[in-house]
Amino acid sequence: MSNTETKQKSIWRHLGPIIRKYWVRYLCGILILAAVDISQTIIPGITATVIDDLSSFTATAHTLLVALLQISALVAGITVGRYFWRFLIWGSARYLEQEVRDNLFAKYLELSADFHDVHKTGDLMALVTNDLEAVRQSLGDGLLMISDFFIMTTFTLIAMLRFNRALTLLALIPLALIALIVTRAGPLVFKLFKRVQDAFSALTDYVEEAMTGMRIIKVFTREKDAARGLRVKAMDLQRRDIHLIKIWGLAGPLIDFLGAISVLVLLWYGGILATRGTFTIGGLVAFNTYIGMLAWPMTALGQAINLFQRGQASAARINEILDRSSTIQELPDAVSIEGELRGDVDFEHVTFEREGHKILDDVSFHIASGEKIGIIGPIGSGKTTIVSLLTRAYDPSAGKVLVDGVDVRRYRLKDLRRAIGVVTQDVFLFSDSLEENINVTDLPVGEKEIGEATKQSDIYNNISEFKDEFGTIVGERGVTLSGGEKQRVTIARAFLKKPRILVLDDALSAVDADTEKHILDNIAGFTSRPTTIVISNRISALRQMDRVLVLNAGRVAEEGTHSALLRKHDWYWRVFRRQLVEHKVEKE
Ligand SMILES: Nc1ncnc2c1ncn2[C@@H]1O[C@H](COP(=O)(O)OP(=O)(O)OP(=O)(O)O)[C@@H](O)[C@H]1O
Repeated sequence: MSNTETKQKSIWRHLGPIIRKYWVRYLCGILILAAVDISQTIIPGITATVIDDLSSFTATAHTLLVALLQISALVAGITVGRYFWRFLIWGSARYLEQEVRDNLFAKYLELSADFHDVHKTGDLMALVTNDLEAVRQSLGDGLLMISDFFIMTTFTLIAMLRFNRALTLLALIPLALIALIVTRAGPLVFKLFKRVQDAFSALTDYVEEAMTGMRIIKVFTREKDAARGLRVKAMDLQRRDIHLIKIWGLAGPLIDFLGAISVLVLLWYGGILATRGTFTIGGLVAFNTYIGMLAWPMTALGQAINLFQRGQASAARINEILDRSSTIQELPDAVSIEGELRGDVDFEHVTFEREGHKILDDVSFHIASGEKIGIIGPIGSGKTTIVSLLTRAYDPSAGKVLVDGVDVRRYRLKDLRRAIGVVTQDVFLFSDSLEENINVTDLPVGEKEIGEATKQSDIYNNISEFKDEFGTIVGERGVTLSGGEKQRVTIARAFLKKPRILVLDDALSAVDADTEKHILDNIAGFTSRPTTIVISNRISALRQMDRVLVLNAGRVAEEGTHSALLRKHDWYWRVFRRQLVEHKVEKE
């Protein structure tokens, strides 16, 4: 979707339906807010009458008691009302925030690999945190302030006009100037505030990266550089913060000054009127209170405009993501995989292009059900891309990928991915127990199956040695596993799925040759005999396969059994010879 198209669409397209769900709560909140504001404007009127009655000696115990009861009832009503409008307006904004967050996260889960390839994690995190907070504030505090501005200003002005028109207009001039300053300074403050936030994000990104790479920093003795880098970011943040404080620091006292001018105008002109007997002392006191009450809506207007601008910018960013749809789509008449697949895999003239570069170029091969295939090739030759196309992380630019003779695009995505077990190159464990890390399937599996899968992946004994066994927490909050242990945990995760097609993508690189052999023997012994694809650059693993494909620059360069490939005296043979020499040197 083009940017212009996105801009033309309403900013409310995703928020609108959610806001509509809470409109009754919002409306009740605003009505209560109006009642509170009106009650507040009544109190100075009552106080004025009491003061005037007292100064003219017409007050009685009865009139004082009535005034006291009236004020008490209003104050009690205001207190209860304030609780409810806060609950209703802020509460609705929280519900709304939660729903948008759920939708955004669901979108992240739905969008395909090409989306995640180009979007930085930090940016996606900012959307569900900072941007969402800005939207919530605009629909909570922003809405509240704008309602308060209109309601409070209208009713306070009505009350003031009832006392004295000329004095109201005079006192309003400085207050109108406050509104002008705040609305003018608002966008500047917003811009400066955003600059501060950007610098803050850069600083936190820096700290996060330094913490993640702490071992590298220490090993390469880069501590001084790391500290200097932090100082640069921190100084930038400080400079921007000071700039903001200078502007905001000027606006605050200026607003107070103009508020004070209003009071001076009141004392001067109100005083003249009072000496002439056309204005009462009570009126002067009430007016003073009204001026104080008006200062807040004037500043609230500026803040509300700020919040709405921020909210709008953030909503636009959120909408841009919510508008997207995954490039990997399931066909409306997608085929369910009933029962088990056989596990035949075919690549028919598959080409995969990215930015004009052919990552796979007219690749064709067949893997029979239950066959064990090895894939080897230089770095970047397209090995992992084969797995990505098989699991539909991406679709090919040309050609077909077939499983059991059916184009993978025809299967229901969930069914296809359930049938294929992949152990990826990048080992990833959640900060959770070992059991939760292994059992990530939605299938009903019990202790017995988990035990079996961990034995087959040669990690069972290690886990048994931990105090909490399968309940041991891994990651930041728990034990640190070695590279080989982590790999075997992820292998157990794939075994537990009992997949018909099993892919180990460089998944044995951190285990020793004996363990590697043991795991591969275990797979060969599976009663279900899955079709197995082992991507590795270690000949020791590949020689146990039925056949090996050699990829080079996105093409199948060689294909055959281990011994047939050695006889060809080509690239595979050279790698074999080199690894043999390395092995001998290691032994010596
Ligand atoms: N989605 C993508 N967008 C752009 N380039 C990509 C994408 N996927 C892979 N590539 C590029 O295609 C090439 C092949 O990548 P692939 O991961 O398949 O190689 P590989 O043979 O598995 O490499 P390695 O041995 O390092 O794991 C690389 O140069 C990679 O940068």
